Order: sequence, then structure tokens, then C-alpha cells
Amino acid sequence: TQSTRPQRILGAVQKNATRGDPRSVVRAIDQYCRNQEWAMNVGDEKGCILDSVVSEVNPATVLELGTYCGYSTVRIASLLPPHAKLITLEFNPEFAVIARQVIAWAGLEDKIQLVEGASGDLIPKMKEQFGVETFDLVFLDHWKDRYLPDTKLMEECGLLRKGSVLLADNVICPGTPEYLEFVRSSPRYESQYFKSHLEYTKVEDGMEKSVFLG
Ligand SMILES: Cn1cnc(CNC(=O)c2cc(-c3ccc(F)cc3)cc(O)c2O)c1
Ligand SMILES: [Mg+2]
Repeated sequence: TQSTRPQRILGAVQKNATRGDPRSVVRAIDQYCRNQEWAMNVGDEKGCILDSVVSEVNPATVLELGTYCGYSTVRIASLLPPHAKLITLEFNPEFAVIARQVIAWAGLEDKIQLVEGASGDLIPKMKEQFGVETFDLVFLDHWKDRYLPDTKLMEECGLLRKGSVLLADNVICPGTPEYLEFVRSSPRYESQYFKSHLEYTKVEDGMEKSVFLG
């Protein structure tokens, strides 16, 4: 039977990456998606912007919206301090099955909790079910029309504190116009645009970093 793209990405990791070496997992996915078939990982170019923001924030608690195959999950977790935790939400069970195996290959199961379900349903349960107070860093990379409603929901649920950083992928391609307008015009956020390119292409894309001012 035909394999799926996520299954082929997992195969590339198991073939080319070293177990327990997260950066080799990141490299194996980038090489596969650049040379064999495109996939919607944040990729190596925008990944460097992600790395610099993670290193600058040095977060104890991270929320990722949109796991896909776990590329950015592994990339972020590989930079976290010892007791830091990353919660990643994925709606698509097929993606979740692959991401769990990619995370395991990287040896990062202890830092990462992958939760299956819709972000709009799970965000209100974060405190009670996952023992989270607030998030130091949120990486938005899920359905582009959910960036704004989920940001408002995180505010309402008290999951953001003064200084919490939101980093949003794809604000140009596919684009998140309502989200961008909101964070750039709201007095409660300080936003900065990082110009880049759509993963593995020359098409313009970018990431928006927004600090919640409380
Ligand atoms: C189905 N699904 C489950 N999760 C998601 C959320 N992610 C995206 O939609 C997404 C899409 C693209 C993209 C796709 C086609 C194209 F021509 C250009 C860009 C790039 C990304 O980096 C993304 O994160 C979608
Ligand atoms: Mg993306």
C-alpha cells in the first residue's frame, strides 16, 4: 500500500539520523524535504530564527500549536534547559503517530508532551489537565485561521504573562492577515517581523515575534 509523506519523512529520519541526536534528526528531515519532497516543516532557514528566539527566551515552559512530523518540536526541545517542558498540540492523529516516533528517535520524550486534539478545545484545559501556569514561549504553526482566536483564548485563560513571547510561522505564506493586524495594532503586544522564505523555497515568507505586555 502507498506510504504517506509523513511516513516517508520518518523513514528518512530512521535511515539517516542517529538515535538520541536531535540535531541529526533535524538535518535528516531538512535534507529529505529539500532534495526529495517538499513538506511543511518550518525548515532550516526559518529554523535559525526559531533557534535564536528560543535561545534568547530560554523558556521553562513552551507551547507549540501544530506538531506535524515533530521537526520544530525536536528543534525547540533540543535547545531547552534541563527541566524545561514543551507541550505540543496536533489535531491530525496520523501526524501525531509519526511525530511521536520522530520525538522518540531524537530521545526527547522526557521534555515533550504531545497532546492530540483541537487547540480551541485543549487550551482552556491547559491549567487543570497539564499543570501549566503560564507559557514563556508559544510557537504558532497550526491552521492559519486559528492563530488569532487561539491567541485571544490564551489571553482569556491566563496562559500568557507579562513578557510571554509568541512566535508565529507563515505570516506571509500561506499568510495570517487577521493575526498580523491584531498583534501589530494592539497596545498589549510589541511585535517584530523577521523576513525569510517559505521552507525549502525562494518564495517570501516570514515569522512574527510578539511580546505580550500584560
Ligand atoms: C493540514 N494541516 C495541518 N497542519 C497545518 C498547519 N500548517 C500549514 O497549514 C502550513 C502550510 C504551508 C504551506 C502549504 C502550501 C503552500 F503552497 C505553501 C505553504 C506552510 C507551512 O509552514 C505551514 O505550517 C495544515
Ligand atoms: Mg509552518
